[in-house]
Amino acid sequence: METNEIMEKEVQRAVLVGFNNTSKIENIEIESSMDELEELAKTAGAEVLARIIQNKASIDAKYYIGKGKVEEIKQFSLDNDANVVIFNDELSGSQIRNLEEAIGIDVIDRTALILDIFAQRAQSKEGKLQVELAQLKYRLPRLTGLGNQLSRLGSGIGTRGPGEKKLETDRRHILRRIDDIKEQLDDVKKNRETQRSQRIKSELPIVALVGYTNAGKSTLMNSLLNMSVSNDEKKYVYAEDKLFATLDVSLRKISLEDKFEFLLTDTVGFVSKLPHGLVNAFKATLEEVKYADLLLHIIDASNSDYKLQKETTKTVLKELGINDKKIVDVYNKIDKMEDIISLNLDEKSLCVSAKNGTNLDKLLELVRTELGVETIKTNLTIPYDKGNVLSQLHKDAIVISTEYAEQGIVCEVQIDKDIHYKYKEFEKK
Ligand SMILES: Nc1nc2c(ncn2[C@@H]2O[C@H](COP(=O)(O)OP(=O)(O)OP(=O)(O)O)[C@@H](O)[C@H]2O)c(=O)[nH]1
Ligand SMILES: [Mg+2]
Repeated sequence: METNEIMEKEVQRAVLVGFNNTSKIENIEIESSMDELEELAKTAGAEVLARIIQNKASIDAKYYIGKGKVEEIKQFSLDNDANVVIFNDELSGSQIRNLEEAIGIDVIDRTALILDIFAQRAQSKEGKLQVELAQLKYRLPRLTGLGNQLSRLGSGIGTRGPGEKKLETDRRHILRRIDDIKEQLDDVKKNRETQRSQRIKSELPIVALVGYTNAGKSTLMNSLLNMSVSNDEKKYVYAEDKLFATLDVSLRKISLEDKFEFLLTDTVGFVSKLPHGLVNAFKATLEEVKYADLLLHIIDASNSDYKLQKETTKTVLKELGINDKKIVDVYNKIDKMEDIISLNLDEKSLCVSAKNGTNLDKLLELVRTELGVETIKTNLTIPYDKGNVLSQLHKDAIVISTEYAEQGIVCEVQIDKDIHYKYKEFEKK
């Protein structure tokens, strides 16, 4: 109830503004980019009234867009009772101030919007600290520009810190707070390193789920947890039809019936033009990905912009310095698609439905192969007088089941390809 009331008060009527640089051959289509901005704006709780796009060969230093467009936005805002303008690019402090003065309502850029969503989503102490740090670093050089935003007393997009806290507005306080947060993050990091070294000792391979926001990473994690045979209580992760549903990295052990085990980590989703400060802030969290043995790149194949989203993820991974990892493309949500021919997949890629469980067995097989654990399942019949073979078999392979038959003990085993030859003679002809 209470959160709904807060949300209601904060519904902002937004005009989205995009800049289409006609001098560049853009690889990101402006319409796709605006679609994404609209999703982000809605996620932050705004109502989108219109999109206005400026086609221009160069950026205006004062307003970012041309004066004529500024007038158009002003008129539209007056006629339609808009109260916020959201730009698709990052603006400087003085551009924000000039625009706010000219248009007469709040102006926010894409970075502030994304940071705002992250601030609302952060759950863990570390996540909250990272987001606040990114927000303060964004604010610092813009303090003189954020005229309207500062006077809004912490309501509305761009002014909210993690947990509905109002962001600092005083330069000296901001600087002090930044130092304070960095110190706290250092402590968290030390803690994480201890945990990691314990994990490395456990020698289980690590598989990381990466991909665009809303692709279905967390849903896949939950489905794989469901296939896991561990007796521990299954700790499901939060999955929702929302951008940035996941902000905290979580790690779960997946144990399969044949004793194949690995650690699976779910990560924060990506989006194009992810603010740099934020990427930096999340580097520590995403370090988990750096230690992974295999990345599963989850792609929402049912999304018409899946190609752009796929490229975005690859770009962000590069920015994070992660480009030397084994990576497998996993096309998700195929239950929503009529055919998958249009996807034009290479042989290493796989189509799945995290929701319905389609092809998840194949996915696990692929994980096994990519991790270099090539095993085969076979039936062996060990004569009763070869007790030593049976005890050796228990060391070499995973014995799934045993049955006492006339000719001997029939064992269903999962065995590494490399040592399979040792037991050839016990296989049924
Ligand atoms: N139809 C269908 N929907 C799916 C499938 N997988 C996930 N979804 C839906 O897609 C939405 C997003 O799923 P999440 O698992 O939260 O996505 P995510 O990649 O973890 O997203 P972020 O945490 O925001 O990065 C949810 O509404 C899921 O129910 C699928 O295979 N088929
Ligand atoms: Mg998620």
